[in-house]
Amino acid sequence: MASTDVKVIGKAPSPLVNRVQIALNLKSVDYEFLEEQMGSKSELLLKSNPVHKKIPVMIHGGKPICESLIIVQYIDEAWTDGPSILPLDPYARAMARFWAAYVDDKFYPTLRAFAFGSVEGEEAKAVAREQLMEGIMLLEDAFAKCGKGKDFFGGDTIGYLDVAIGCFLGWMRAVEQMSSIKLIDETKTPGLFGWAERFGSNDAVKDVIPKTETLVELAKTMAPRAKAQ
Ligand SMILES: N[C@@H](CCC(=O)N[C@@H](CS)C(=O)NCC(=O)O)C(=O)O
Repeated sequence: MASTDVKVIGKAPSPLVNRVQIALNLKSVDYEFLEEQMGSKSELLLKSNPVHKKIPVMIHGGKPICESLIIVQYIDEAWTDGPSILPLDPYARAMARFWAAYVDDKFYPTLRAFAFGSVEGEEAKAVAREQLMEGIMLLEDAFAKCGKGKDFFGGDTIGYLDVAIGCFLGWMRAVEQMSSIKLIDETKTPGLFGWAERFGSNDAVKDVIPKTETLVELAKTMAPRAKAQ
């Protein structure tokens, strides 16, 4: 049963909303999902996130928390009885935060632009494709360094960086399907390839990440709007 104490304002196809849902699932915290409508913002969203007016917002005990990575850190600190999401070692924590910031600042904007067709012209597309591949190769390297040969970036279990990067898996697959790019590949990125399989099939994740076909359809409807912005 959904807890009335925890609410998540979001939209099911949003990877940043999925990030929060995965973190709550990892901690086995029930929540109520308050679905925002396409093309409009609810009063509750505007009141809860007056600065950015963006999803996700998590409301815990009536208090709103904004920004997906901050919400994940809050979840880790508020429910200490579940498995730890952030690494305990300070250096590993710093590295996990560094890569999560990289993904949000650099990787996601390019992936998003690609998915919504706002990269126009062959030259711009080639540059964006190169940026995406560079990002993926950096993440392959980060997986080797952070995961140290284990199953996840977080080691034996899913951690902060797994959640931060893994929430984009559905959109990465959608971009692969819509273009000629192969982002995660058994030969070029063997670490990420195995990781993606393990992460995507985890109980905390598998029902959260939207189906690739759903995202491809959504991308087609969003593309004209993205171009108009
Ligand atoms: N840095 C924010 C970004 C949130 C964000 O960009 N949310 C998107 C959905 S994925 C949104 O609300 N877009 C609607 C808008 O920009 O008005 C986070 O990590 O939570």
